[in-house]
Amino acid sequence: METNPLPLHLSHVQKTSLIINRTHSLLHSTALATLIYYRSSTIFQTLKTRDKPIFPLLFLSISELILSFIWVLCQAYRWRPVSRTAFPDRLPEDEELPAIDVFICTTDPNKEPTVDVMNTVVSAMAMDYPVDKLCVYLSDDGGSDVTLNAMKEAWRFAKCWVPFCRRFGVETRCPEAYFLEENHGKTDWRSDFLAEKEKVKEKYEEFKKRVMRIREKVSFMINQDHPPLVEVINEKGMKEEVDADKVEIPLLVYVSREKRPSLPHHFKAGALNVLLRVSAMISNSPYILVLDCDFYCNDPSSARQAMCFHLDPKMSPSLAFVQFPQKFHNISKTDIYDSQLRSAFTILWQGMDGLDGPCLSGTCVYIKRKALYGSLMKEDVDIIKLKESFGSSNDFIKSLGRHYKLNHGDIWSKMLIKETLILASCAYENQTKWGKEVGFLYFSVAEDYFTDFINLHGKGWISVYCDPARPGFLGSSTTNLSDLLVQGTRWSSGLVEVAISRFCPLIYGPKQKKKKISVLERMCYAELAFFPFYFIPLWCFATIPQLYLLNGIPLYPEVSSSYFIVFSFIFVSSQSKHIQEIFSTGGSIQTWRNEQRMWMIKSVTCHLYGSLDAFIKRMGMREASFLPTNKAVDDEQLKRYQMGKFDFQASNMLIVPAVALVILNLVSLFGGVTRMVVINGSFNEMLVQVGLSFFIVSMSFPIVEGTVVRKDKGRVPISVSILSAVISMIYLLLGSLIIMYW
Ligand SMILES: O=c1ccn([C@@H]2O[C@H](COP(=O)(O)OP(=O)(O)O[C@H]3O[C@H](CO)[C@@H](O)[C@H](O)[C@H]3O)[C@@H](O)[C@H]2O)c(=O)[nH]1
Ligand SMILES: [Mn+2]
Repeated sequence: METNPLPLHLSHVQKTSLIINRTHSLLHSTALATLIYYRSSTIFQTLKTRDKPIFPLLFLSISELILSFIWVLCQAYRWRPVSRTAFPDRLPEDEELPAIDVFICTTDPNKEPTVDVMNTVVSAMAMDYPVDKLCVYLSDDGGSDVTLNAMKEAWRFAKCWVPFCRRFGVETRCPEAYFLEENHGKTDWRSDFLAEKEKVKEKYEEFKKRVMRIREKVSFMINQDHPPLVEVINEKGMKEEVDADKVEIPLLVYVSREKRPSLPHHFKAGALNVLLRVSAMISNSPYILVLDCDFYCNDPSSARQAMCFHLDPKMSPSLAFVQFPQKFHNISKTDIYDSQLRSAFTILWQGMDGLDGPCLSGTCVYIKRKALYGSLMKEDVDIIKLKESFGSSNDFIKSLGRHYKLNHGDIWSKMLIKETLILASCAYENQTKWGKEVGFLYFSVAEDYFTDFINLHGKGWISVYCDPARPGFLGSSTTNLSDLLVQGTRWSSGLVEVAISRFCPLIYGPKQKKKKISVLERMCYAELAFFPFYFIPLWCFATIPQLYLLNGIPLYPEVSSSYFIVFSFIFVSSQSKHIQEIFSTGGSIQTWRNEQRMWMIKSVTCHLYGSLDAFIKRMGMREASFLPTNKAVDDEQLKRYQMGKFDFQASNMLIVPAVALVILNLVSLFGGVTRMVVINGSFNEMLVQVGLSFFIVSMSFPIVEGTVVRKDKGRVPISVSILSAVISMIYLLLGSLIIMYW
């Protein structure tokens, strides 16, 4: 037989970026080395002569070292950025495509609106893939009747939605998004299409109404104390007969694992592991698409695109997953909070793709089932060993076999459902390796990152980043400061947990030499784990130079010194690199300002709290928690976000540090400048400190405006302003006293 000469996919190294990046690395690292030399020599000199305050110098030097350290790690992303193209047209016939299980996780109907979750479910069922090779599972960690009942409605609606999409080649297969679109990109306005569309639209409205009614009638309390429930959704038990009986749609399964308040349930990772086991009994597909409940399928061909990589005979044996970027449908033009996570999903993931592949991002990813099962899968292992790893279910162990064939008649059998209930129970994982070596790992709340680093890349698997022009999936991002900072705190906590453990990417290594991760790839994981530590330099830079500015004491070289040039160069060079990256990925100066600002705000709040949380957990003083991100929109807050106005309605803990630092910088800027003008005119020595405060204040304009000018509900509350002012005044007063009398 002749083999297909055309490749399923192509990759190319981004040459221009590569040259710019490496040149910049060289120049910038030389400047950093000079800076470190300058700092260490001044410190030694100061220790001898004692003519300058030593403590602030030490703090600043440590901060500069931390920034330089993270910068060095970042260079790994810049080493060899790659872009890829897939050619789904070249895939084999449908009969030869492998099956895919879609795992969707939801947990709280209050924070995750049911209609949206069902839209995700329906969009996955409507993907452009053979119907009998798709199976959609929804894990409901809320154990709520609302979700189960709404799923039955979704299934019924899918019976008309899926055939409609397939017949007319609809591109947007998330119904809510489709009916919101003005023009459906179709030139074909045949009357049968229009008539059908009207009909489907009516059904969709009816479906939404029913779901809303369910939400009103059925209690949507989250139930954290209940037995497991697995239900294959079908006609049986439905009140009305579905007219289109014979329409084939993908299988839809509801899974609510057992929950007991006294037992740990390991959040999303726990839910995914249950899905892995339950699905093994029902469809056991070799590939799995993992989706958060708010990420709908935007391009129905994403599965075929992913298969271009998974079915490439050269790549396939070592390929664990194909990651799509997280993109969002609710980003406003101004995107004041950098909700689109631009740098991660353009620069970082493409950079890793040129090494051993991008980091698992929790959602929008096609994973090979076998890769998640761990290393035992490769050899012929005896049954006792298998049971030690995977638990006692004989049926599950059978499903691991290479030649295992599911009997589709089984799907409805009582025996099988009984087995899935055992697999979804709390006790099943006791004394097994689930969560430790098998499946998604429980050690960190950043389960995606950790599972990937330890179990996938850590075991020699590679991954691929697929970022086509039409986004494969669209999610809803946080659009208010409070949600954003709460989410950021969880991420930081999960990542720092890894950084300070024995799994720290800089030291952790699997025993087998062959499977070592490359140094550059390891640096990328380390950068992710360590970046919350930005909180240390940012806190220092926002407090120490200011205190000394107010007291007229210089901490940086004077303008006439050649080291002044080094400091200025480092600042200008890092900012221009950032701007260059933003421009090359389609951003504007506004994007730069937003990202800088959010980096500063996040570093002094959620990165600090996340890191503290990780340390406290490490000392065993707190248990892990996972506060799901709110996806329900508050209309007023949304309006402010769309207008580009900051919303400061958040807990004091999250807002006060940022406001206090801005006040502190304002005061020392005015105080310092006045002092320079009136008293000693030491402009030459103080320029860096003045510049730093000025930069912070001007970047924080929305905070100043929110404190002083604004009157609307989203302003900084008066109590927060007063509290922040008091805190910053106490700091400046006490600090100045110590400087004067020590
Ligand atoms: O106990 C839980 C908690 C969460 N979830 C689900 O997990 C998903 C992600 O949770 P979300 O609240 O949306 O967190 P985010 O911070 O927005 O999620 C990002 O960060 C997580 C790691 O912290 C990753 O797992 C996600 O894929 C990634 O999108 C959602 O579908 C939840 O329903 C559960 O199933 N059970
Ligand atoms: Mn989310």
